[in-house]
Amino acid sequence: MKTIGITGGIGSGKSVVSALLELYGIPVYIADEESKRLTQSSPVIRKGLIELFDESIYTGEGLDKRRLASLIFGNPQMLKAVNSLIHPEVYKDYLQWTESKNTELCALESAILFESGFDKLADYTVMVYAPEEIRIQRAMNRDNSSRTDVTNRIKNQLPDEIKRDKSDFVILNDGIQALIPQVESLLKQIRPTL
Ligand SMILES: CC(C)(COP(=O)(O)OP(=O)(O)OC[C@H]1O[C@@H](n2cnc3c(N)ncnc32)[C@H](O)[C@@H]1O)[C@@H](O)C(=O)NCCC(=O)NCCS
Ligand SMILES: Nc1ncnc2c1ncn2[C@@H]1O[C@H](COP(=O)(O)OP(=O)(O)OP(=O)(O)O)[C@@H](O)[C@H]1O
Repeated sequence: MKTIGITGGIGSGKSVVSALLELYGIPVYIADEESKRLTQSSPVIRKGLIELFDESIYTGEGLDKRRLASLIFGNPQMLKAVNSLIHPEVYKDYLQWTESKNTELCALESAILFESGFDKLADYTVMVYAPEEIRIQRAMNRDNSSRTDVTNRIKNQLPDEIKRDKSDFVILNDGIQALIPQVESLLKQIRPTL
């Protein structure tokens, strides 16, 4: 099975590209979503987060995501500790997921594909790119968050130029260029029989 790694900074439009890939029959593992599920279900993550912070990091409704975000995105050491706890569990979960899929081609979406080392699981890497100001506006609107919340996350992600250099393909999602032809072109290059 071949894997497409999809990355791009916050608000670039990875989820939109992933939804298109799904429409072409390509299963996509969305690391953000699965890591959220694992923060609820994995005893290893729960224990680790409680040790790093305290019991109140979990409330009756599950992980206090807003609080965790406020504790890690301005504190590189704490972010590193949380990443080191969560990413190995996501990695294991991803391997199980691929085993359950009987497909020639799948995709792995992560904003921090290169930062986390998950790019090593990918045969092809694709960056979804949009100019930073557009990304900030999209993320603020989508999450009802402040500019500072969004830029604090951007500061903890690889700069766009580096992501672009590391990626095999770039999809431009600036709201002007149409996405479907770009996704089709990508798939034609990866899967010429499409
Ligand atoms: C801190 C948490 C609870 C905040 O949850 P929230 O619902 O606000 O954000 P969500 O998970 O949907 O992420 C939104 C975006 O934030 C950015 N982001 C999230 N985690 C990280 C990270 N570790 N490093 C840099 N950017 C990140 C990404 O662009 C992501 O798409 C959550 O982001 C988290 O648990 N992050 C650590 C785990 C992780 O690295 N997840 C990313 C993929 S494995
Ligand atoms: N071309 C576009 N035109 C208008 N809105 C868009 C476009 N692409 C994405 N959006 C919107 O911008 C927001 C961010 O897009 P999306 O959630 O796909 O980003 P993402 O890269 O997955 O972000 P994150 O890293 O935060 O998960 C969403 O609300 C989405 O609907």
